[in-house]
Amino acid sequence: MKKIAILTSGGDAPGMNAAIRAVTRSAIGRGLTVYGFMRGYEGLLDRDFRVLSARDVGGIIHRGGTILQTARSDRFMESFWQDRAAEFLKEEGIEGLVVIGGDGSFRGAAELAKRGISVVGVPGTIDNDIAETDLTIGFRTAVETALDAVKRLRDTASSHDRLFIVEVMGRRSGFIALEVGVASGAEAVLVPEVPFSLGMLNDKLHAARKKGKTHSLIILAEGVMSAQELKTQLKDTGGYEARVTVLGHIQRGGSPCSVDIILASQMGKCAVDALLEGETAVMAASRCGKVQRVPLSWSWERRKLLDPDLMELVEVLSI
Ligand SMILES: Nc1ncnc2c1ncn2[C@@H]1O[C@H](COP(=O)(O)OP(=O)(O)O)[C@@H](O)[C@H]1O
Ligand SMILES: O=P(O)(O)OC[C@H]1O[C@](O)(COP(=O)(O)O)[C@@H](O)[C@@H]1O
Ligand SMILES: [Mg+2]
Repeated sequence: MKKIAILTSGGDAPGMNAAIRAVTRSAIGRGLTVYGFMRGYEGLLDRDFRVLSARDVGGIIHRGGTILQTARSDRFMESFWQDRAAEFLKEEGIEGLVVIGGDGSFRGAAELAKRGISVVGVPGTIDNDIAETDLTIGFRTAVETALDAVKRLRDTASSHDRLFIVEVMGRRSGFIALEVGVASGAEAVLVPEVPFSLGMLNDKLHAARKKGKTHSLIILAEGVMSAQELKTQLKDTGGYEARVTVLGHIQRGGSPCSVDIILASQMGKCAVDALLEGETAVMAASRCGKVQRVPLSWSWERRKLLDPDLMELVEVLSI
């Protein structure tokens, strides 16, 4: 193998740049030429790339976002365009591709693997919703960013005896909500994985008031409903006057924390090692503190579950 390519796809995540740096430098160090494609699969289809040198990836280890930019590509969902992408890579003599992204991006990568390109996935998404890896790049930073905001909200909530609803990201998964909820001492954490009960939430808030709690905090994952909708439901059923904060894309930005930088560096090198050892359709995964390779298909065939002990902790400690 002489040439490999790299792209970032799906939602950006802090630490993607550190992963780009790690892939590029470990590949150049092993004598490979590295092609960086812009805007995920869109750039691959538009043939928008640059050859990356070791210096091109200097000064980015601590920067959020992705220097290669990212996108969601509707075209790449079609087999016609997947064929075109694989043909182009072959024409250029690019035999290996590292895809940094989430489960959707990995499904796309698997299509290229079927067409004879060696692919390796590096899990990068703030959602942490990829099975068989304990962590995805960006999750730890996103939790810290959200927690920082929630700590500020707690100050003002306690000063005014208020109920606050904080909406965090997570359309299909509640990993951010759960960790932020535990770390901020929230009264309730609402996640897409657990059916929502307005009655139970009302009972809980009511019991908290009776026990002398003057302010309460609800951490809501966006996949359950919008914070505005929950505010309306709580007003209509319990008479609560909640204040609402939607953290939104703030959670995706900012400098990666040390855990994400180190994870990204390890996973980037792991991906290059895998390609050079002739592997394909594998993913770099963090398991019990060690980065190793697992089948790429596990990322969509298996489902990562929330830690029930953490869920219980919210209940036990929010009395
Ligand atoms: N089943 C699929 N087949 C081919 N490509 C896919 C598939 N699912 C997603 N992709 C590609 O990956 C891109 C990113 O996927 P998405 O689910 O939005 O983000 P993520 O990778 O973070 O989960 C999509 O815009 C599309 O181009
Ligand atoms: O920026 P967009 O396109 O609105 O997407 C928002 C979604 O992206 C995420 O931040 C990350 O999701 P992916 O990693 O699957 O792209 C989700 O938490 C959020 O629901
Ligand atoms: Mg996804």
